[in-house]
Amino acid sequence: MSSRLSDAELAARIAQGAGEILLGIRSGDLLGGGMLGDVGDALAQAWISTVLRRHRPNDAVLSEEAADVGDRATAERVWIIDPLDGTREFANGTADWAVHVALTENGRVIEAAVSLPATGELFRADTVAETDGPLTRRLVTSRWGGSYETSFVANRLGLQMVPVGSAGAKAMAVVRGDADAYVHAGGQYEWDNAAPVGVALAAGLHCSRLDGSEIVYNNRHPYMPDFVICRSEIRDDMLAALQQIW
Ligand SMILES: Nc1ncnc2c1ncn2[C@@H]1O[C@H](COP(=O)(O)O)[C@@H](OP(=O)(O)O)[C@H]1O
Ligand SMILES: [Mg+2]
Repeated sequence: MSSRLSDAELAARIAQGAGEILLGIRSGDLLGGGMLGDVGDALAQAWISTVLRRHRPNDAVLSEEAADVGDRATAERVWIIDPLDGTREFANGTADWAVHVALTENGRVIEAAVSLPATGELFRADTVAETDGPLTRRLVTSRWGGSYETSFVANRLGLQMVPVGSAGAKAMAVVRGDADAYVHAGGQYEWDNAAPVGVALAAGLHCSRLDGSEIVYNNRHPYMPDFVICRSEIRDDMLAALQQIW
């Protein structure tokens, strides 16, 4: 039963299905605010963990909303999940929130799916188109205050800062071609960026830590505080700017 679905198909169906659950939770204006965020996190997590237990009982799982499944230190295959990224935006009623599903092997993302349920979009690493088209001169940042590093590179490269909620929604804005870069410093966890980075890499974008090194996942402590996702056309200028301050 479990072997019939490929990893890529399973990741995509989980991102899609959890998104539908989250849309249901938001429908009808029956809940609001923090209550909406809390129930969204909990119900999406419950469904995803049950699906993974049924379809991939031997894999380890790292999720924002639950204790680890399996022993991540020895597991080769580890799913890294954020059942609801952009919880505050979800609760506030905007469209910039996402479901992140990544499968990692030896620290590298090998399959990934990011759904943006409120816009009906599903991005899959196995099918995503290469990002091309004209540069936009835009850089996406948090709605809740960017970092010094973000402002510095925006200024240095002449990019307009555009606030967007959720790491997944920001990364998919670059994948879609609506922005040229997403630069983050100052804290995040692996579940916030593993699936977005997996999709962005598959779309041919540059993804690295701010020092230019490769992003490696499934660390003992799942803190992944800094990274850049950008168009390859501005990669060299971006890394040169970051080198001045990082
Ligand atoms: N300094 C920080 N430390 C820890 N997590 C952070 C962070 N800045 C952003 N994040 C997390 O990254 C995601 C995107 O944030 P933002 O939209 O502000 O860029 C959010 O995930 P969650 O919504 O899953 O909690 C947020 O909690
Ligand atoms: Mg998150």
